[in-house]
Amino acid sequence: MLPPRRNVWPPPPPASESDAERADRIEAEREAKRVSNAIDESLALEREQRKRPSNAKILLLGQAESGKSTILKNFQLHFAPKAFQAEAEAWRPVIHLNLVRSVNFVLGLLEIRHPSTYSHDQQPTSSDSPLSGHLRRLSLSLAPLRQVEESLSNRIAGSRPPEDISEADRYNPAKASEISLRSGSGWTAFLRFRRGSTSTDRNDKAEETQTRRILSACAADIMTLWAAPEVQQGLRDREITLQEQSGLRVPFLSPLDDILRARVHTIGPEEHVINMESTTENVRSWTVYDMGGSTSQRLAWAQFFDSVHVIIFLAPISAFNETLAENHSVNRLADSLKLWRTICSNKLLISVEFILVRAPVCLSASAASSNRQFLNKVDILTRKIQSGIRFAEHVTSFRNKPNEPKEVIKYLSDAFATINQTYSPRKRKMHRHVTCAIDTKATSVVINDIREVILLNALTATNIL
Ligand SMILES: Nc1nc2c(ncn2[C@@H]2O[C@H](COP(=O)(O)OP(=O)(O)OP(=O)(O)O)[C@@H](O)[C@H]2O)c(=O)[nH]1
Ligand SMILES: [Mg+2]
Repeated sequence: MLPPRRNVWPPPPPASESDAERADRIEAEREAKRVSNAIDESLALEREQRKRPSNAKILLLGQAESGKSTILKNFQLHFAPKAFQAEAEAWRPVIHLNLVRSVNFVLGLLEIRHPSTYSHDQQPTSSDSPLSGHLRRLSLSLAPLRQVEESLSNRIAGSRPPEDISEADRYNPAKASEISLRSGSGWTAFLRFRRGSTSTDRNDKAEETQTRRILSACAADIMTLWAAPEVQQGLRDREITLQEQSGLRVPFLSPLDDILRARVHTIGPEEHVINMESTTENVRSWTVYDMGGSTSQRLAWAQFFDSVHVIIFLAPISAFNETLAENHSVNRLADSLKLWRTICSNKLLISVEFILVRAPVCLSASAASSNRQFLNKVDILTRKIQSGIRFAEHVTSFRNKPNEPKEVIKYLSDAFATINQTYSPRKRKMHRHVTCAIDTKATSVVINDIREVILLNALTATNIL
């Protein structure tokens, strides 16, 4: 009887193997081993990746103009720079629109301050001196920009007007903070889609060339208008800091700066998936929900509360002397504090916390407990205080503390922390960052700091930890 056949790998060499056959066999065995090791490694990697969450969900909250969409741009630039650059071109019409709206706003301001210059029926009064010949000439030469604004608005927003406000209101200095373009969600995709259609593409290109031609012809005049003492004074009188508004600044910055400052008022919740371009990132993608922050938009927030890993709340601390665009009787800082209180005490967030808290980690990494707060627009706050605006005049409880940015930031930081302590249904850690969202370098330090917390929350929520 033959002994049972044993399967041995590699099989023993045949007895009559020549030297050349032996060399071939050893080489084949080496190659087979290399392939087998590669398969093992890739299986191990796959197992490891399966352990990691594929996605982290982040919710951006805060009042309108607090900087939510700007923080989102920072995330995109940081984690998906190639995709961000590919999108850059779609921002151009918005950048142009923000710029011309700002110029038109300044022209409107001059018109209101010097009515007798613009109306023959009006006699100059003691408070209304006629405009200097120099500024009158500038006003005339920049007049075509109103037409440019209209055509850009139509191009981006289609036939519907960008904002449902009257012409008079749009150029009313009281409305300065509303220099923005309202858009539906996914407007950059809409622009790309329009670019895909040949006839629209041709028209858009022709209009864009025309806009660029007009803007470059007006560039010197715009700069002169900006620098004019009457304009600077007019803005100062209304406590409008030039750099505060998306277009109200020395124009023609670098393309990245322009994109970060470009203003599109977010309407409704927008979902943005950021696929990490670096293979070393622990989470493969972030889904960021960028919410509209104006009062009427906030009703839509709650539906996202139970599925997010991290909430980032933005409070524009520079807005202490401003009122809401949608309600001029409400101070923006008071609104931000009230909103923060609502978030801290929200019942839906309690249930989120309850669900996520089951994860067995001592760092209770639930959505609610990982509230991150960005005290944003610190650059504007600093400029305002340094220009002599007294914080205590707007926030009386600040009393006679020194009117210095550092003191104001500390005061506000404490105020937000106290609300968290007082109104959160259970004790929760709050991470605070003082940011300037248009400073990508500084913001990337904050992003590096928060990415680990975001990973931890995503891991915990998926029960991996
Ligand atoms: N100077 C300065 N400007 C900022 C800062 N953060 C945001 N901005 C500008 O403020 C304007 C409003 O910012 P957005 O990010 O559009 O505000 P939002 O919170 O998304 O506003 P809504 O979509 O209306 O809710 C933009 O023009 C930004 O460029 C900041 O820290 N400093
Ligand atoms: Mg927004």
